[in-house]
Amino acid sequence: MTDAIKKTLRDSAGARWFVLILVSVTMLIAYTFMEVLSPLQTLIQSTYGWSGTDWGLVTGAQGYLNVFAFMLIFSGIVLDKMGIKFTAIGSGLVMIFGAIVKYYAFAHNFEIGSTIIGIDSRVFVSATGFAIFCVGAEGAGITVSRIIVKWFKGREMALAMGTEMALARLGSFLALFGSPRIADAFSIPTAVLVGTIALCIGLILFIVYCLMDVRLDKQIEDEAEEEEPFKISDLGVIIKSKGFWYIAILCLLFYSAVFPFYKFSSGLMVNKFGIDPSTAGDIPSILPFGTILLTPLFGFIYDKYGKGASIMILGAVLLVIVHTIFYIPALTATWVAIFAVVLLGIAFSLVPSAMWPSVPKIIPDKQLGSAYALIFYVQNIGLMLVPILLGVVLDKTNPGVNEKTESAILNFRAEGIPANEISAKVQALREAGDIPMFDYSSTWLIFVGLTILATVFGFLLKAEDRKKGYGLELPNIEK
Ligand SMILES: C[C@H](N)C(=O)N[C@@H](CCCCN)C(=O)O
Repeated sequence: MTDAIKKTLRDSAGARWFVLILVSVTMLIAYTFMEVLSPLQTLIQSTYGWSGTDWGLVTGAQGYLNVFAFMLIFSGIVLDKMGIKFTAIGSGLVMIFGAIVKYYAFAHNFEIGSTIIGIDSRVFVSATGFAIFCVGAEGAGITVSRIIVKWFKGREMALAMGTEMALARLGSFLALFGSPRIADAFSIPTAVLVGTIALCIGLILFIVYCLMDVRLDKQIEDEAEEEEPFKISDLGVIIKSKGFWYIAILCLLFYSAVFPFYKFSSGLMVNKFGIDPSTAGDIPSILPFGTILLTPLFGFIYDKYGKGASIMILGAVLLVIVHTIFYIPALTATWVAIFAVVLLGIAFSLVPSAMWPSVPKIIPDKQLGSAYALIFYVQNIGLMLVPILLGVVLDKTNPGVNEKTESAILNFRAEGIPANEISAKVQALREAGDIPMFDYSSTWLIFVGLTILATVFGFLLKAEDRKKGYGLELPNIEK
C-alpha cells in the first residue's frame, strides 16, 4: 500500500448502508416468520384444541436444535471457519426448509388423536419445523452481526445495529398485525405460507449481499492475509472472560422476558384484558412498532456519547415495571395494556441497542463470530425453557380449562361443524362463561422474576467494565 490510504467499498457510506438494508430486510422477513403464529394462540387453541403446554412446546422449539444439538455453536464455528458468504446462504436455505415443514404441519390433515412419540402429530411437526427454521434464523442473526462489524466497525456501528434491529422489529410487527388478518380472511396455513414465500425473497437478498462481500474481500485482501485463522482453542478466550458471561446471562434473562412475551401476549390480551381473539395481536404489535425509531436512536446515542452499560440497566429496570403492571390482577383496562406495551417498547430498544455493539468491546474481532454464537446459545436456552415453563404453569394454574375446551371442540366436530367455524363457537362459549378464561397472573410472575435478575446482571456488567476497562461507557465512534 502507498502512503495514500487505500479506499475500499466500505468507506463509501452509500455502499455500507445499501449492504445494511439488504441484510436487514432478510432479517425483517426472518422475524416475521418467527412470530407468524404468535398472535394466533387463542385461534389455534380453539381450532386444534392445543393446551398451554402444547403451545409452549411449539413456541419453545427455537432452542431444541440450537441448544441440544449445539447447532448454534456449530453455526458460529462454521461462520468463523467458512466465512460470511457460506453461512449467509446456508442459513437462508435452512430457514426455508424449516418453514416448509411448519407449513406442512398446518396444511396437512392429521388424523384426530394421532401422535408422534406421544405428542400430538401437528404439535410435533410444527415444533420440528420451527426448530429447523430457528437454526437458520439464528445462523443468519450471527452472520448479520458479523457483517455489520465488518462494514461498520469504527464508524456508525451501534446505529447500524440499531437500524438492523429496527427493521427486524418491523418484521415482528407485520406478523403480529398481519397474521391474524390473513388467518381470518384465508386460513392459518395461508399465514404460514405467506411467510415461507417471503423467506425465499430473503435468500435472494443474501445472495446479492454476497456479491458485494466478494468485491470488498478483493479490496481488503492484504488486510485479510494478516489475520490468523480461527482455532477451536479461541473459544477458551471467550469463556474465560467474566464480562462475556455477564453480558450473555443478561441477554438470556432480558430476551426471555421479551420474545416469549410475543408468544403469550395474545392469550394475555384475550383472557386478562378482554380483547377479541381476531385482534389479539394489535396491542402487542405496538411493541415492535415503537422500537423501530427508538432502537437506532439509542444506538446513535451510544455511538456518540457512550453509557452502554447504563443504557442496559435502565432498559432492564423498565422491564421490571412493565411485567409487574401485566402481573397485577386488578389492572385490566385496555389503556393499561397499551401503556405497558409502550414502556416495553422503550425497554426493548434500550437494551439491544447497547448490548450487541458492546460485544466487540469485550471480545477480540477474531473470535466475534463464535462470541455472538455463544451468546445466542445461552440466550436460546432461555428462549426454549421459558415458553415451556410458561405453558406448563398456565395449565397447572388453570385446571379443567383445556379439558372443557377440548370436549367442546370434539362435540362441535361430532355435530359436523366445519373446522373454520369451530374457533368462533368455542369463543362464544368462553364469553358466555361456559368455558372459563385462563388466569395468567401466576404465569406472569415468571417474567417479573426474570427481569429482576436481568437488572442484577446489568449492574454486575457495569462493575466488571469499571474493573477491566472494556469501555462500555465510552462512545463507539473513533474521533
Ligand atoms: C433472537 C436472536 N438470537 C437475537 O438475539 N436477536 C437480537 C438481535 C441480535 C443481532 C444484533 N446485530 C434482537 O434484538 O432481535
